[in-house]
Amino acid sequence: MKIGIYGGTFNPPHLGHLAAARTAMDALKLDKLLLMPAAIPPHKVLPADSPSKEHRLAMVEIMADAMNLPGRVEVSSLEMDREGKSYTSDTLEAIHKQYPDAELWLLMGTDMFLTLHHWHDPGTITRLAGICAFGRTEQDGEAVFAPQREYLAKHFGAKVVTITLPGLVDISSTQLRDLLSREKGSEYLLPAVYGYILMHRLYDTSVVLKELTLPQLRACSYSMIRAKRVPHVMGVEEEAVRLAKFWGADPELARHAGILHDCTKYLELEPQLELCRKYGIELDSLEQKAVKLLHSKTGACIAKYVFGEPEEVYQAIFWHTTGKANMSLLDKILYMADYIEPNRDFDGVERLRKLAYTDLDQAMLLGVEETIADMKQRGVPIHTNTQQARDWLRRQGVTLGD
Ligand SMILES: Nc1ncnc2c1ncn2[C@@H]1O[C@H](COP(=O)(O)OP(=O)(O)OP(=O)(O)O)[C@@H](O)[C@H]1O
Ligand SMILES: O=C(O)c1ccc[n+]([C@@H]2O[C@H](COP(=O)([O-])O)[C@@H](O)[C@H]2O)c1
Repeated sequence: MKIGIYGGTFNPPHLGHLAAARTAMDALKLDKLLLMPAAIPPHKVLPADSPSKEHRLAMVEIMADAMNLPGRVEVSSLEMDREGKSYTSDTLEAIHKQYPDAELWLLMGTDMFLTLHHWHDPGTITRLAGICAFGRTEQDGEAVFAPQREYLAKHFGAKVVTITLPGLVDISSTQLRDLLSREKGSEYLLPAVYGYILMHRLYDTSVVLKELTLPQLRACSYSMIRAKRVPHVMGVEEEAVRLAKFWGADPELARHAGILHDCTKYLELEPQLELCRKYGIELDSLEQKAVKLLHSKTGACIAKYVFGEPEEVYQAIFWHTTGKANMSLLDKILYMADYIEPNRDFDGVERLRKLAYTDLDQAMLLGVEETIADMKQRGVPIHTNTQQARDWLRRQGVTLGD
């Protein structure tokens, strides 16, 4: 098994780190990549107001999630959990102990590669791992790498490969911290990492969460969910805006509801219940145990109380999972957008899509009926609000005509 170890301070992790991780994964044909945030980097002092190591770890976790290779890309807290300076030789010894038969590769950019012989115990490092070096700028060519490769081979018998990053990202975390403190730099970050930074006010960012631009609002929303859900959220935003324009609702309210509708989707039951207590949401007995029913309520609260969204957006998000009687136009639009957004693919989706743009109430009734039928078939209890949504639509004279 081939394991890559990519250590860094990751303060914060940026697109340069991501490009390096992705390229090394392919170039070395790694079975596993361990992203290793350093607790105390041995060779530099962290700026005094640096985020906690927990924040750095959380941001690296967002980066790992974005690589979308579950089981192959992992974040290791080995150095975070160890006391004292985060010497790479100690880390490699621990990994070698855990995987005695694995071939280890240590990944590093030019700056680190050129100083490797000054690190603590370079003999152990080069004995336990091959070195995979990559350039950080256009200037980092063979002329820079070759003398160091020869030096390390001669003095330590080091095995070195150099790889070229196809899309160089000429940025450092130091430059980025400076940009962020001046409300710039988001283009060098994964949106979800940028959102995390804004939400936790890291690096002297001080945006008011109730006055975010759309890219900032999206970034915050994406920072709270898994990367694999982002295309769905983008699809709901797009579909909600289209439906709103078509049916004469406010497209910007629909957009905001779409962006935020699933923002608490990945919270476990207990934090969901805690948010409900915090915002005074009363739950019936089914909701108290059905985590799937809670994210719409807690998501609505986050939209309203954290991001300052108006009541209409709160209501639309609140009811987007179960529906209810007396739904507003915006409530219906979010419910349907969630059902038919372009990434959805299930039997009957085309019929629903067509209906959503010919008769919104019929589309609602069909959606609700199908949800009820599906839940019955799977033996899942149906929430009374969903039954009430169906009964209310029928009372309005809505029929499916077959
Ligand atoms: N833009 C980049 N492209 C490729 N590799 C990078 C880039 N930035 C950093 N690296 C490499 O990633 C590893 C971790 O770097 P680190 O987390 O210290 O980032 P940094 O941007 O160099 O941070 P700082 O500016 O705080 O020193 C190092 O091996 C470094 O050489
Ligand atoms: O072990 C050492 O002496 C040593 C010296 C310099 C750097 N490192 C490691 O190299 C990695 C990259 O460092 P940095 O500063 O670019 O984040 C990080 O994992 C550091 O712990 C390790």
